[in-house]
Amino acid sequence: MEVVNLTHLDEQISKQPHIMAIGFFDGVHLGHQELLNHAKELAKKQNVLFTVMTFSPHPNEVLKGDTDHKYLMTLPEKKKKMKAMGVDKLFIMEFDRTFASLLPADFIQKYILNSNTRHVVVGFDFTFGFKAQGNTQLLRMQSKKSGFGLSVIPKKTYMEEKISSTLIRGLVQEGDIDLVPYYLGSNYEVNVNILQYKINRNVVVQPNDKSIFPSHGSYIVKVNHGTKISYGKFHRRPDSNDDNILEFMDPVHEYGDICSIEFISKAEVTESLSVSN
Ligand SMILES: Cc1cc2nc3c(=O)[nH]c(=O)nc-3n(C[C@H](O)[C@H](O)[C@H](O)COP(=O)(O)O)c2cc1C
Ligand SMILES: Nc1ncnc2c1ncn2[C@@H]1O[C@H](COP(=O)(O)OP(=O)(O)OP(=O)(O)O)[C@@H](O)[C@H]1O
Repeated sequence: MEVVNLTHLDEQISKQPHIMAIGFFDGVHLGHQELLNHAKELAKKQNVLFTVMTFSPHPNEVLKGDTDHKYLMTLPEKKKKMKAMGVDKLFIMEFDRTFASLLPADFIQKYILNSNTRHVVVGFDFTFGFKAQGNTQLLRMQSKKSGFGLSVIPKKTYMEEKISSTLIRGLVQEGDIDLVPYYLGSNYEVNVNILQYKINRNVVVQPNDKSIFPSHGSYIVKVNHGTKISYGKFHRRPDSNDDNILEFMDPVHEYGDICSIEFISKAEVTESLSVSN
């Protein structure tokens, strides 16, 4: 997969014909996966590239000053997932105020018509352009007028609720991680830094400050550490300043290491933890 970092100054983003899915896609949940698979199938049938346009940072960080915006995945994790979804080219548009002020018609002209975009794939609630004025109706009108293809993916739901990144972020934050796979399609996974050793099998871990940790409690986790997979327990203390303790079954690790934790289910706390060095 080729990754292309863009700014609003870039003109034509592709010379080659391509089918482009557009959206932020935090977490690449089951709704996103349906959309991406649709785009992939179309691209295969038409023998053109399957591309995705995403944005960085999240529009809310730039437009609403939400500098503490939390993500289900970091940009490197999103790249990895997009590659696994079969994306040929990932466009990462720097989302800044200049780009945000682009009118919907100008977005269509520049990134669809002038960029050899044969077909666009978005979800039912996709918005774009200045003050989010562009929507699927406008895209539909323009696609008929200008001759590019358009697929609008209907709302994918679970238990009558729209599967959304916001909903999944809420589930993780509330510690309802058993429900997460029904929306995300997999367990919630987060990369952590191993900060220091504690006695026994315990280490202190810290996520990237943009990532989410579940609310306080104990969880059964799968730890992916290099090529090693082990199981353990993760304990989040009530106070956010307290250490987050991870107990590995097989604690072969070094200070400064990064490992990923997959949250499987809530655990009963059966013993008090050793937290002193
Ligand atoms: C060219 C462009 C300009 C945008 N300008 C705004 C804006 O002024 N205000 C806003 O709230 N969102 C704006 N957005 C963000 C979109 O409303 C939307 O969040 C983004 O396209 C990602 O789509 P998704 O949230 O469906 O994934 C803009 C998006 C694009 C592509
Ligand atoms: N449940 C869903 N069913 C169909 N399409 C979806 C669904 N969720 C998102 N999409 C589409 O996927 C693309 C990316 O959407 P976006 O990143 O805004 O996801 P989201 O889950 O709605 O995020 P958030 O909750 O942060 O608004 C958009 O084109 C959007 O319309």
